Amino acid sequence: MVSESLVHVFLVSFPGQGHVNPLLRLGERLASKGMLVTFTTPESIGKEMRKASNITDEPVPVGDGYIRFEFFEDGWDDNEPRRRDPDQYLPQLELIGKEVIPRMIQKNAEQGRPVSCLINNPFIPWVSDVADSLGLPSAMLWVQSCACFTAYYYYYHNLVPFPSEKESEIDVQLPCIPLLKHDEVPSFLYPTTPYPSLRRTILGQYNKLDKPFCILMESFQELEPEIIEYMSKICPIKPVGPLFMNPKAANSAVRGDFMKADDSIIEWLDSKPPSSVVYISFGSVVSLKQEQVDEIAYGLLNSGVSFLWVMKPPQKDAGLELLVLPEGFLEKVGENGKVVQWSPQEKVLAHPSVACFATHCGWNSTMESLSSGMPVIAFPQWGDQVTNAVYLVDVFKTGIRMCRGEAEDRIIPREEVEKCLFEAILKGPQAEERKRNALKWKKAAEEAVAEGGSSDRNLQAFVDDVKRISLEVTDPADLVNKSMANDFAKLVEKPAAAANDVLKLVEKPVANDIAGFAAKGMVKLVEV
Ligand SMILES: O=c1ccn([C@@H]2O[C@H](COP(=O)(O)OP(=O)(O)O[C@H]3O[C@H](CO)[C@@H](O)[C@H](O)[C@H]3O)[C@@H](O)[C@H]2O)c(=O)[nH]1
Repeated sequence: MVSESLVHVFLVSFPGQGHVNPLLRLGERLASKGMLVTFTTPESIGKEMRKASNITDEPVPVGDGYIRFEFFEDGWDDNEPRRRDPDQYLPQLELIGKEVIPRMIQKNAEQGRPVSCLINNPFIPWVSDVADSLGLPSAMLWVQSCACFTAYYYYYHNLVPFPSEKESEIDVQLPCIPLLKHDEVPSFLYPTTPYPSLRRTILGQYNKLDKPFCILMESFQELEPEIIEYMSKICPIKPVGPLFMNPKAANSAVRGDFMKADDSIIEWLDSKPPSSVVYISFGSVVSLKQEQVDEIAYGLLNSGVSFLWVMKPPQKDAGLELLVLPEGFLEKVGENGKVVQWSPQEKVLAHPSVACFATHCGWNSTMESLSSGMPVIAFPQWGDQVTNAVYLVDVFKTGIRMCRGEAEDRIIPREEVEKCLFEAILKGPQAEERKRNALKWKKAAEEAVAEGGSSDRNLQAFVDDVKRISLEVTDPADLVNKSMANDFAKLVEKPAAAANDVLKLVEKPVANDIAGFAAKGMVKLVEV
């Protein structure tokens, strides 16, 4: 039974695995600090999460708090092949979300779970408008690096020159960040990007950056010290990562996978010698070209290196062909390799048989590799991954490069794949140095999230802020100025009036406050 006295935060996630994972992990961390957390995302994903991750309607106890799930219909046909076009899907999600989320919050208040704060991740910045309209505070979880946050910020505000159609190959100098070559800034900012809608979507968040009272970040102070310090003077940033390391709920079963992982993976890894397997995974979105799959397959065969390869089937709505392995590949590989559709990545990265992670450098995978002390082969495809690869190789010094810049439009030949695999797996001074660096980051990450560490302090400060704000608003008169308070007093004398009529009686800011009080269960608007 969830205690009614727990402060309740409401998390709204964009429906992508790379977004759901960090926000859900944040939810777990907040719950473990004694909060009630409701996690929501569209039902299309909810369906998959329920199936793959055993999510039910029951609140899950985590540490001193609870996490629970509510999903909502986004009004989009499940089999609609246009989902991947953000230009069409995102406005639809905003339209529906702006209607549905306030109703969900209202219902929670009516059921004795008034909400104190809304938190969203990128691509759905309108959540802070919803919070505003309900008189609630909001925060945002930035799910990429602080370096990428800065690159987008500087681009959005036009603060330094970026590659343009006129000057497509200029280097970009951002404060506290190594000089980035034209193809090392997040690739959605390239003038030639085939994804201008993703650029618009990401930059859309910057349009509303003044709204959240806090920008939580999936990074940690010791990982990006200078740039975090620099940007903290401009924006209310609080790095709280790595979020998947939760010292207070180490065995928590809350996962948000959209696909069930293959059960036999860990057993297979157990059968391998220590540090002998290369783990290959390109996250949840990237779909390689068939030619690239062939080159990787032959690179693996020719190298004879042991491997675990995640070949995720393309999203059913992406309109992409199913990728296939070369004929006879699995037979030739035998027990030396395993190909799966989805893996329990955190467990794989922590397994002693795994020597190296060939990754597309998505930020979650990057953080997971660093926090697991795992060296990498960087094979970035697009977006922030190209910048993350620079950091993994040149700054964090845990990686070697399969390619630089965006690999999406190139095919890396099998010889190059084979060379990288050897370089990564062979024991030599450079491989040992990468492993040492990776272990150094693991230790730093553990310290950051341990009680009293930098991320733990930031998270605790956030929890305290939310609790303080929620206490402040228990008396409505504290929030409104005198005249608003008078209006408010008049309204509660008319409890039977239709909610809409009541709201029409007052100025908009007051109406917003009233709606906010109602959402928190402090007043009841009655429909007649
Ligand atoms: O077999 C697998 C493969 C992946 N994962 C998990 O899925 C997540 C994947 O996230 P990420 O590594 O960030 O890759 P993407 O799914 O590609 O993430 C998208 O979102 C990220 C956050 O915005 C961006 O950094 C990436 O570039 C973007 O592609 C991670 O938590 C992995 O642990 C598994 O659990 N099992």
